[in-house]
Amino acid sequence: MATWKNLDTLETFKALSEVKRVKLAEAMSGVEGAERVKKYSVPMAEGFSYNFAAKQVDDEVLNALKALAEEAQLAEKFEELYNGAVINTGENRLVLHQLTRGQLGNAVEADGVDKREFYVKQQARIAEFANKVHNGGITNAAGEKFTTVVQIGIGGSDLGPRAMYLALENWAKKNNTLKMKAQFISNVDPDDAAAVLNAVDVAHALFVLVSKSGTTLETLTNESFVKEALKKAGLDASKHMIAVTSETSPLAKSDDYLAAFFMDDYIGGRFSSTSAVGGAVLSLAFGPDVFAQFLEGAAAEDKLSANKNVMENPEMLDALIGVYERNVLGYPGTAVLPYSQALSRFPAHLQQLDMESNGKSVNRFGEPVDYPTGPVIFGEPGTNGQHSFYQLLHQGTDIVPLQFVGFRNSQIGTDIEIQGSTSQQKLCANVAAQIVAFACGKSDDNRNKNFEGGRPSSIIIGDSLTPKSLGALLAHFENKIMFQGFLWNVNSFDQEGVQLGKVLAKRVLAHETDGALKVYSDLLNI
Ligand SMILES: O=P(O)(O)OC[C@H]1O[C@H](O)[C@H](O)[C@@H](O)[C@@H]1O
Repeated sequence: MATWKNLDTLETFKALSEVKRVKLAEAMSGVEGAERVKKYSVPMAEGFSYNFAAKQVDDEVLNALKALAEEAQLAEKFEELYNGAVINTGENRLVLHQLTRGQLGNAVEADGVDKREFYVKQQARIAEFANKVHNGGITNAAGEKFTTVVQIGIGGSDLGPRAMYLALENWAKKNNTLKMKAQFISNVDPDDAAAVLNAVDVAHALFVLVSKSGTTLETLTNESFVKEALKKAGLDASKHMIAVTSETSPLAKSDDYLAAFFMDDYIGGRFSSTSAVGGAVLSLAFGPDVFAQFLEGAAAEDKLSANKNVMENPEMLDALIGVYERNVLGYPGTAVLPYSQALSRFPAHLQQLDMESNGKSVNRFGEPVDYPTGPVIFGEPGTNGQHSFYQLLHQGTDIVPLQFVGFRNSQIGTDIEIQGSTSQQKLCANVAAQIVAFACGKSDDNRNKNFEGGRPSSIIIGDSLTPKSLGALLAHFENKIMFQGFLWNVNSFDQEGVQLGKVLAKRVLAHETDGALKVYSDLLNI
């Protein structure tokens, strides 16, 4: 059994802190820089590579990181996780999202069933249902086919599936596999539901109610909102709605749905894109085969994450470099910058995935930790971000490490050559330029035009964004975040920090307030 220790008690962490710092601007210049870009690259699944040449590391730092990985027993901890240990100590749960896409270790039995079999069975049930919807075996009351799928959910029951849908929508159109257009309702702001309902033809819409707990206020409110709209349109809501939830939730027992598909307590909401939570909407939108390819890509990346050799494990390496940046170099945030329009909501998903997982101040045993944990994560697709917040990234007083993602080829394939280059080449030229500009800077006698450089970044480079490569990309970040949680000795799989606000909001709605909360309630006319 692995032992769980705080980062600052590890000898190798102390040793890492003492390793000479890399001067990035120098290291990335001239011949040395060119060599680094060739050398500091690790293959990932589905044609990706993780290039960390522009990170503040050299062989010495990497050796210290390898030693840290060993002392922190990262590989052993992952092995325990996928073999069914209770890694989510806060909630006393197993952590099994990898099982939704493959079998990395031993069979895991919980609640009296083989859990891999359970997830596969849910996928098979979803596939069968989706096929029936597509071929007209399941229709609306008038016997007409459903044309749109609308997911109702929030947090993990929205962000991942939405980001994945948007990532593949154009790919699916191009490959003639967009079976149904998907829309999403998440916010309790009535304008969200109303706008989506106004935009869809409700008579031909199938709603997917997604809530792991079955108790989330926003989602249940939006369910009622939608049911009301269906009723008003003279439709039977129960013939237009399916549910994705855990078998123990109140929704599981309801007859209000055409069908119900299940995940369970061992799949964290933010890690649920590869479970029924993503499976229902993505299989309905693109067909079950496309969803299966997405799972295949994720499983291939998971396999790499199980590698004990850090230099052959891109997720572990990315995690270690991130911890070095956070805990030794003292950088407070990380920007995720995909140079791909299809990944427009990917940063939003990573905000939850990373910050809800590792935004913790106590360790797995509930004791306060004395070092920084999860960084602030934000991002936008390039090149849009360049014309927005890159000023601060280049010349601001904080150094923010960057995670670029780029593809050699566009997804749709429609492009135009203007002044000697295609738009795809312009996009890629920008990401290459940014990496070097951030790392090397440029001196200028005019201080206002001076770039210090020394601003670290990595890039994940792929051929193109497909269901498989998207799965690999998602698993990369999920597993990176998991390894960072191991290093910080926090439980990455609970989220107690979201509770207090919910409790207070309920009190406001019940008019049980005093003090500041009462005044705010009055100001907001509640
Ligand atoms: O899927 P649900 O149970 O409705 O939960 C939806 C979301 O709300 C919670 O407040 C958590 O912060 C999220 O981790 C979760 O994904």
